[in-house]
Amino acid sequence: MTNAIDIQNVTRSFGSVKALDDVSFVVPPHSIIGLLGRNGAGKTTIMSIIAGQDRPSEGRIEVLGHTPFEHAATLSQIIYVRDNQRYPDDYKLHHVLRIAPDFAPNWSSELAAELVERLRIPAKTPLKKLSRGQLSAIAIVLGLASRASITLLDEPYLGLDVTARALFHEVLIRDYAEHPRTIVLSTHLIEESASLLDRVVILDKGRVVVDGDAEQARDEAYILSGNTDAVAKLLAGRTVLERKSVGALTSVTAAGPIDEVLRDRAVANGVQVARPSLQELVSAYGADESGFPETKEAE
Ligand SMILES: Nc1ncnc2c1ncn2[C@@H]1O[C@H](COP(=O)(O)OP(=O)(O)OP(=O)(O)O)[C@@H](O)[C@H]1O
Repeated sequence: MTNAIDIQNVTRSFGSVKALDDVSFVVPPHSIIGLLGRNGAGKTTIMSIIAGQDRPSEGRIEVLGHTPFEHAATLSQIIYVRDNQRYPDDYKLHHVLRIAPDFAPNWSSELAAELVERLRIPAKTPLKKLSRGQLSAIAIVLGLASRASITLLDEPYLGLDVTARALFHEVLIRDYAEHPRTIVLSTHLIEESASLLDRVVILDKGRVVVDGDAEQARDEAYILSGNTDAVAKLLAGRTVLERKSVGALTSVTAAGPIDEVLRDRAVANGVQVARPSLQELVSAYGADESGFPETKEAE
């Protein structure tokens, strides 16, 4: 089966800023992919390009086999909900629910009604008076009830309370199982979302630093913790991503995967070896220490 999204060597420049720098990755159909990375990493920029709302400065993008920009048939299969969605001043909930099906051929009124009720979205308040979390809740209604083949959710959690976030996860998993589609989710709440994700793409400074299966991606780094000197000796010549020290103890995240020789040496030297969580992996690849090999000589 062809990929739902195919991005090859995409660069997007804004003046001298390269928001995306030679980005390539593919998204298989019927998968949930996490687009992760620090503020300014390029997540919204790539989502806008996938949604056909922006074009790459260089490179190629295909969504459902077509370049999305100005391709009406493809655009009708994409829903893109972002954190700063604007509505006309006099709009209330019913205005949004009335026009949404015009843009979403697979719109489910039942699912929309369920979400409106369970997310407790007020019907009579003008949208411009809603709280940050209530606006996010509307974005979630649009994102999920559209049942679009390509569903792009950019920071859907902003301001949402813990009950609403759990409800969003529950409904997303249930509805995705019944109506499989391709979902791209960008979020900073990584631990909370990790169980949803089949694949992850981690961006840093506009470049892809990790791309793969969500579980296997955790092998892209390893954490060594123990005596500072012992850790430094073990890591000589290896690429350190992030380092934390307290007194004589150091915890270092290094680019992986770890080899058996190093693992055995770590154990022999009383240094603990751990696999990073997805959140630790994103944090490490976004740390400014990234990419410098240790120079200290191994004994
Ligand atoms: N229209 C624009 N003009 C100039 N610079 C821009 C423009 N849009 C984005 N950028 C810059 O491109 C980079 C990537 O921005 P982007 O919004 O894609 O990041 P992000 O990963 O979505 O960040 P966040 O997690 O904070 O939402 C940033 O440095 C941003 O300042």
